[in-house]
Amino acid sequence: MIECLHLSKKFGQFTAVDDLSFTAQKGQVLGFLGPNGAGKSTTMKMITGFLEPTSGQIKVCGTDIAEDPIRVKQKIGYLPEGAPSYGEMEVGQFLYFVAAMRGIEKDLIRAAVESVISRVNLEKVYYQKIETLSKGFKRRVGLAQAIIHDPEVLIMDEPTDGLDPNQKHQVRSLITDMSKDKTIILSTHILEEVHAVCDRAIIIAGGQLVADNTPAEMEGMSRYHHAVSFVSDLDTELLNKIKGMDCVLDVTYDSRLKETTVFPTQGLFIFDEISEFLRKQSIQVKSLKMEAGRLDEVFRNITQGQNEREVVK
Ligand SMILES: Nc1ncnc2c1ncn2[C@@H]1O[C@H](COP(=O)(O)OP(=O)(O)OP(=O)(O)O)[C@@H](O)[C@H]1O
Repeated sequence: MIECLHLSKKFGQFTAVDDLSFTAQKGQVLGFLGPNGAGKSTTMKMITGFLEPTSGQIKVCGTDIAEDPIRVKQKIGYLPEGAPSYGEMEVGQFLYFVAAMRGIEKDLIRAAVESVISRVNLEKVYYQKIETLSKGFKRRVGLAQAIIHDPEVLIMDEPTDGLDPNQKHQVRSLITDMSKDKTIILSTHILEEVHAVCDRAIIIAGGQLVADNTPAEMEGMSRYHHAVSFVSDLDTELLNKIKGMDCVLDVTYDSRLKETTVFPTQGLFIFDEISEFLRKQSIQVKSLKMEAGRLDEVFRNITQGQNEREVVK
């Protein structure tokens, strides 16, 4: 478990993190969302002991980092932004080195390295110098060093940044597998990632906490929550007929995608009415679906109103 209480970080006069309080539970993946410069990396650096907070308290698995930083660091695996490492070392060599530094017993080191190499798919580059690797492979080496000692707590700054879609999928599955017995915090700009791996997400803007919800709750705040969309050639007359239905608040039509979105009057489920209407009018449609909500729209709404910094709960 990670507890952050009234955490602040100033760089000179500039406040990068401003009175941030939140808890991450064991067995949970907590996502950090926020615009560039919001304070996500700075918060992660404070939790992992790389930066000292200006004020506030951080407890990791019950230990206050200010009182026993070494004990806290032993419990944490950290994938920093950009995954820095020793470029002149070969991948295998580097992981043996990290395993030793992490205090893994000598006769268990080989098994630990082999296991992490296979989990993160690094077999092909085992003898390659890290500085010669592609961005995606460098990121995977960073992930390998973060999990090699099977830490209780895992902090990852944009873990899938630079990975191709297959690798993204694989790393997300790995994170989900590991989450059962760990506390995991990750930052991401990819909103589909929040849906795919996070149990909860906090949005940080201007160093402050502006939302703390499950992905489903966040989707529930979207204008698209329970909207019905479909692809079809609709003329204006039909669009106006749909707009005129009592259960309908608004209708939009994307002429490029030929996609109509029908927004319900507050709180209503309109899927059955809309599909019945389309059937009666003999309108051929593709991809008829009820939307869960769009996280990108919620994210924009919450982070654009920088002056309104109330926590949405
Ligand atoms: N060592 C430092 N000295 C001065 N300012 C800093 C320092 N580190 C970070 N900052 C500033 O603090 C703010 C928060 O930075 P941080 O890297 O935490 O943001 P972020 O949310 O991780 O952004 P991104 O999504 O772009 O990675 C930024 O304005 C950044 O320029």
